[in-house]
Amino acid sequence: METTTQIKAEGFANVLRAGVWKPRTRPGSFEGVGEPALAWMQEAHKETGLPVAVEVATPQHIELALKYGVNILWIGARTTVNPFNVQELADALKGVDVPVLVKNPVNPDLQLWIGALERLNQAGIKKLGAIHRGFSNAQETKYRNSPMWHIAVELKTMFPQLPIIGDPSHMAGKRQYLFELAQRALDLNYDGLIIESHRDPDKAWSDAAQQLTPKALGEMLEALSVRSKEYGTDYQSELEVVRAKIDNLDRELLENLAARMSLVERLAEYKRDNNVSAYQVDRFREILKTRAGWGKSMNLFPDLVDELFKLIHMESIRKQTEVMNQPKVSA
Ligand SMILES: C=C(O[C@@H]1C=C(C(=O)O)C=C[C@H]1O)C(=O)O
Repeated sequence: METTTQIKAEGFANVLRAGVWKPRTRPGSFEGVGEPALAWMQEAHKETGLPVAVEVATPQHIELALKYGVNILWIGARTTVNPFNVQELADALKGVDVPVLVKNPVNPDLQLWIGALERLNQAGIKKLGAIHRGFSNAQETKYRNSPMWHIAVELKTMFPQLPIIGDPSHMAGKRQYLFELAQRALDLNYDGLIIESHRDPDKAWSDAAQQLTPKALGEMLEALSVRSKEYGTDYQSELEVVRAKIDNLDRELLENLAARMSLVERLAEYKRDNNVSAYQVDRFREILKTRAGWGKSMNLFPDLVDELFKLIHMESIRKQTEVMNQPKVSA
């Protein structure tokens, strides 16, 4: 209640969310208070006037949450991965008019995310939204969960009407990264942010390192820039000119790529006739090195150049293998 009243006083929040049942990676850590906490949510709702949201993972969770008047439900990343589980929730939600948000599955699988949204949609849930919380990674990285922004951007491109909420807390895992992730979500036109807060963050029973006090959260939100979705009309003609130039450059980019592929094919014919392998490691290493240098001098982001040439090389090998496996033409 202390946390929620402080959040309310800061004046930025539209919804209060709290985990009542918390799926934890390992047993023995705090797994939520369960049903008694739903009564606290009800009280928080009454006290602040803000709608409240909880995560549900079983039909029983749904029944209880609705019994206590929870306004918004969300399905967690560990549930979204399991179509059986999601279908059970969808069945339990038939005939219920409540907004449901679906977190991305823990693994970077856009189809699985879409599938969960579809199951709910088919069950008649019309107020649907997605929460982007990032994806598990095998190695230690800067962030707790890799954002892989392109996956959420693709979802938005496929379903422009679907609201997407960014969850910087679960991406970051550490409070010092919240700002950059929240700003990126806003720059990508996300429809909202879901950020964890605690009156005494270091004492939080779960995910302490990613919590902010309500005051720090208010200050952070104040510092974020919210951009408008559209260009103003005065910028319209300049926009068209610049976009036309970009169109031309992209076409040239593809023309160059096609020309490169035909040269590669020529080498493939030689390799086929002389029984030389498609992959030439020394040449490829040299390519990566020189292109990295060229890219650097052109101020291009190193990862872009590196990934681009790895991708081109993969296609080059595929193309060469195709050519090399055609029957040899006898002279
Ligand atoms: C084109 C060649 O074959 C492969 C493809 C390369 C490329 O696309 O640049 C480079 C090295 C080889 O692994 C080559 O041998 O030069």
